[in-house]
Amino acid sequence: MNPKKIAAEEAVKLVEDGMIIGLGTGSTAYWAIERIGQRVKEGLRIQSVATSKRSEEQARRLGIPIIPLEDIERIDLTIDGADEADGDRNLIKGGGGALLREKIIATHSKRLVIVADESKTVDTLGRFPLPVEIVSFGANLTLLRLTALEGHPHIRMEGDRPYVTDNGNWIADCRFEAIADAPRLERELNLIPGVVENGLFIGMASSVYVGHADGSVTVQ
Ligand SMILES: O=C(CO)[C@H](O)[C@H](O)COP(=O)(O)O
Repeated sequence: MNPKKIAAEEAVKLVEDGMIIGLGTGSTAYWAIERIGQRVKEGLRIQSVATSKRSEEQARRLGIPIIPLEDIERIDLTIDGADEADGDRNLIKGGGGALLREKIIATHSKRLVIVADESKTVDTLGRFPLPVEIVSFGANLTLLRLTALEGHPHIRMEGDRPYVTDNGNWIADCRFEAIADAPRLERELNLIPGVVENGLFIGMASSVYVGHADGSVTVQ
């Protein structure tokens, strides 16, 4: 049993005819998209928006209708993964580099359902390096501000070059270790010129589906 797959497949039971679905990014959201694709082949009628080019390509390959964001006014349900989820369903996201599009889609979704294996559940957010999307212009100065917040930032690399997001930006992975006041940190980060968005998703998730090695799924 793959805990990511069973959590994702359980969450996809929430998808109904006529919905506009936000498609997440990552190895757990992958299974949700696969299952949605199967259901579309069986006759499910939905439309979708994707949080990354990778997920959009997967959806197109499976025949899931994708619509441009400009053409929609609502998203009914988004199913996405997370890097950490605490007991209040606050999250760290962006390990896969898609945090900006994920946050935009999540903000406009009536429901954000997170799918994860149990390794993602934590008491306090922060052990997973917090991804912060920054513009490349003046990145060294932006890193100084992140350092002043004790973020110990490192530019994410792909080989010998900075990793570039779908939006053409860079990611600074920050080690805060334990984030005592996540709402405050989220605000402080986004006040830094050069920071586009950060991977703290506070008060956004409606539920977290956690898959376990024994094949069970619990919902928080
Ligand atoms: O936020 C994300 C991508 O930006 C992912 O949802 C997060 O990294 C979890 O990924 P995975 O399901 O592969 O563990």
